[in-house]
Amino acid sequence: MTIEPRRRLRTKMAPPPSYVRKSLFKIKEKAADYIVLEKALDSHELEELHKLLKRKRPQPAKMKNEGAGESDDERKARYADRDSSISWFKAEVECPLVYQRLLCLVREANTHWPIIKVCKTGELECTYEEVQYSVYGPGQHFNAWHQDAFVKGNDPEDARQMTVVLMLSKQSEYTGGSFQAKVKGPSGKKVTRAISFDAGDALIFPSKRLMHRVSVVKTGLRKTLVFWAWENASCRFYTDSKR
Ligand SMILES: O=C(O)CCC(=O)C(=O)O
Ligand SMILES: [Fe+2]
Repeated sequence: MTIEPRRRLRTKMAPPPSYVRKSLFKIKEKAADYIVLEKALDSHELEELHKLLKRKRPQPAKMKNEGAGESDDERKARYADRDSSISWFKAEVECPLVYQRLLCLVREANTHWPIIKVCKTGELECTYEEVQYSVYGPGQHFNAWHQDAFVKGNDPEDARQMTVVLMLSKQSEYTGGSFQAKVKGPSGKKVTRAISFDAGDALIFPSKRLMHRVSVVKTGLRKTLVFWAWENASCRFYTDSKR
């Protein structure tokens, strides 16, 4: 009689990918003040998102805090140099998968720039703005050089700490519409750099650091989701005791 050799039992489960891989996303480009993560959404997830966004009716973007008495006038003036259509939506409710992905992206970015406080559970101590869906058609732009938040700003959105721009359009779907940022050049002086990112890629940066703009779209449609993590403690609007 032959005795069957005992099958070796696998005693250890393979750890889930998040523990194996140092980063959940592949870094496409990294600079001092921004990072591009490749394929934050895959093509199937993008398709699902496009289906949802088709039902949105983006409206002309308004200046920040239009009409609010104490907001930064200088910045309001600069923001006027913007011509795009936007709509805001609650991704948490309408598209939970994308929402979770956005939170992961913020967490990942916070390992590169530890700006937002991390609590004992590993969660970030921040809140999140609704997601801005932006559409730029031919002739449209966000030409104003701007920062999304200011360290000494007076407006509620100066609580923004991390910006995630998720590209929804393929590079072949539009011309122009280049995302440009001011970065330190070899001589130490600031120079303009065009950052290219394709559909599904995410460009992330500390909101109070990176000066950026979007040049005029020449042909086609350029669509993005923009998402901000807020930390009220980082903003005078919330911390100023006189309010
Ligand atoms: O659409 C983009 O690529 C960026 C838009 C932007 O800078 C903003 O909404 O603050
Ligand atoms: Fe911006």
